[in-house]
Amino acid sequence: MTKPTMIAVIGGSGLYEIDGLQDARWVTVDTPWGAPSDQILTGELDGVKMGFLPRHGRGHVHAPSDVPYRANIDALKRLGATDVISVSACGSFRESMAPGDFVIVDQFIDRTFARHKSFFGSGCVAHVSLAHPTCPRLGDACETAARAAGITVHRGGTYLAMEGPQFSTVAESKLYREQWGADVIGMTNMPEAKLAREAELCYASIAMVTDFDSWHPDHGAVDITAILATLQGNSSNGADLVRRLPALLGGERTECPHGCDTALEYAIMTAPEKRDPALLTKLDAVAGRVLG
Ligand SMILES: CSC[C@H]1O[C@H](OP(=O)(O)O)[C@H](O)[C@@H]1O
Ligand SMILES: Nc1ncnc2[nH]cnc12
Repeated sequence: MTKPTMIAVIGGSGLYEIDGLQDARWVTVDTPWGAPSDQILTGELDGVKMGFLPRHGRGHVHAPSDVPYRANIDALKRLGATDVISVSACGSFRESMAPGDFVIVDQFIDRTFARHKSFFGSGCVAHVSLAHPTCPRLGDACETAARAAGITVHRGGTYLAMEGPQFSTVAESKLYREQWGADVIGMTNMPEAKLAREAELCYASIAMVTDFDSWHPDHGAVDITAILATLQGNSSNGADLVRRLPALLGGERTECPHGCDTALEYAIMTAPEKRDPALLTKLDAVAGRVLG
């Protein structure tokens, strides 16, 4: 059985809009989890439905800790999104992953601590698998699109999500790089990836390197002015990559072969008669498929 593809792009620092959508309009989406970061730009590209949500809002108003992650994922699901492409700025822990390079992240270490990380909780407890938090099918499309756009791209990498908003100390940066094996660092992909999995959305993360974080002996401290300079070129490459995705993913999709869109199949633990009706109401978009 097939269903229409809808590609949702979450734009990070430096990427607040995408051009070229047909029938483009900004729509307001209300969710039981509050308001998303901004309105969502909807339209079509190469005959495929698209949505674009600036993670920090137009004008960059939400700090990483205050991004309404649950509302964002709920709103995209509510609009009919099937595939989420996260685009983010990041620091690099690897000499080989230089500013301007893109990394298609496939693993995360979640060091965030001041955010809501689940749609579920007391009254409807669920445990989804997160062993493989990103969708390889979407990763393939992102890699192909990046290569076609002439971007230096690395397939696979571990993204350390920190709380921020300050950048890391040298000691933290060395710990993450040398002891924990992280490749890149940012402040936003968690809990976004966890929530996308709970909402049964395929999720891919394109991390655009802006700096070498603070471990690098030749680059000193992370400097926001240098980041902003790299960000501009990265964002136009990111938009170029995104514009190539509809042609690669197509307008119709079958069930994800990696199980992203059936993640909740056996995940809900709470007995039907013990479930909290108020929470079930809030879960209508995210878990409607399994809750009925
Ligand atoms: C631009 S400096 C730090 C800022 O950039 C990243 O944002 P995003 O992940 O939304 O692209 C990083 O996570 C910080 O929020
Ligand atoms: N070095 C860094 N640490 C955390 N987030 C970032 N975003 C861009 N560069 C970063």
